[in-house]
Amino acid sequence: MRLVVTGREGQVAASLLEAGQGKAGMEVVAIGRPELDLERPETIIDAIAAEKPDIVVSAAAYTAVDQAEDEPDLAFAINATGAGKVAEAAARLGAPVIHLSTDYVFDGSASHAYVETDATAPLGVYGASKLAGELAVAAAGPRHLILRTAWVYSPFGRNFVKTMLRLAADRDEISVVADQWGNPTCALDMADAILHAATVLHGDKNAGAFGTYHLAGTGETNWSGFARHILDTSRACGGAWAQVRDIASKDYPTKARRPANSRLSSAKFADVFGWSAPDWRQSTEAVVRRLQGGQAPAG
Ligand SMILES: NC(=O)C1=CN([C@@H]2O[C@H](COP(=O)(O)OP(=O)(O)OC[C@H]3O[C@@H](n4cnc5c(N)ncnc54)[C@H](O)[C@@H]3O)[C@@H](O)[C@H]2O)C=CC1
Repeated sequence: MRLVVTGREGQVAASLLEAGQGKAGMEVVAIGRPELDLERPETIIDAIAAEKPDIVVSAAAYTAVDQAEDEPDLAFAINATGAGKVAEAAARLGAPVIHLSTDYVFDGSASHAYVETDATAPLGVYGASKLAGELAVAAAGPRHLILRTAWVYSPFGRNFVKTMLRLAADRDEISVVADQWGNPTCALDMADAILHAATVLHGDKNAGAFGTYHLAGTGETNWSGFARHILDTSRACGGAWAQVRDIASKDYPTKARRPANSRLSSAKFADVFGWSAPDWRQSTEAVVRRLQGGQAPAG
């Protein structure tokens, strides 16, 4: 099976490239700018068709959550129009599309872990643009999987784990918000889940598995709990450590508001695809160890 993923250096794309290596019967190819530029819809159909995908993974996105508040047109062009065009390209080729979306489609006011049927209500431009992207992907054809994930980290690109390790190298204490809850999700685990789902979809002649799913790490924490686990692991393997001080979101103002509750229930994905992520602590430890061991590419 030939899986074509958008967004060459993105965390999920880089993880898919790695996960696909050496997997029998699986070939993963990544495409990105300039051949495929989601800001330029005219590039999308040809760039995807040229790669002859059996399945398309739509992972490229405008992910600068705060900057999106100042660039709503660009965020919507990439995350809504561009995403819809990627799904249209896949549909024209008869290939299913697996599109990545976000917990930020919710406002975080629920007291439970969000399920797929919960009402969406994005708090900011990024979430609104990703929600519009979901609608555009669904409108492009029925053979889609929309995977909402959250709090993604990996050895690649920019993410919270790398930020904490970098800050701990220079500081004794780091202030981290303790009133936003979620499920840290390792992109390498996401990649494993996506390859698994792709195999099911590729072989599945009935449309039963298509639709919207939540897919995040197992277990929950808040950002300061996540930070502590990263830094304690770092210290245990001889790396930098800093004290984590709990603060409230109101003491760490950001341009875009974040949901207080970002928890996603991944039960539907586990039921339908028979796959669930490892506990977030275990995957975090693996990534921190890998980063400390210097095996990861610079990001
Ligand atoms: N990082 C996170 O915490 C979360 C990410 N997601 C979603 O998961 C998906 C993957 O996220 P990450 O891998 O972390 O993102 P990332 O920010 O690491 O990578 C995004 C990729 O999109 C590419 N890109 C941006 N604009 C483009 C354009 N105009 N044309 C072509 N490519 C373009 C970038 O070059 C980059 O390779 C995205 O759809 C994101 O919205 C959802 C929830 C949380």
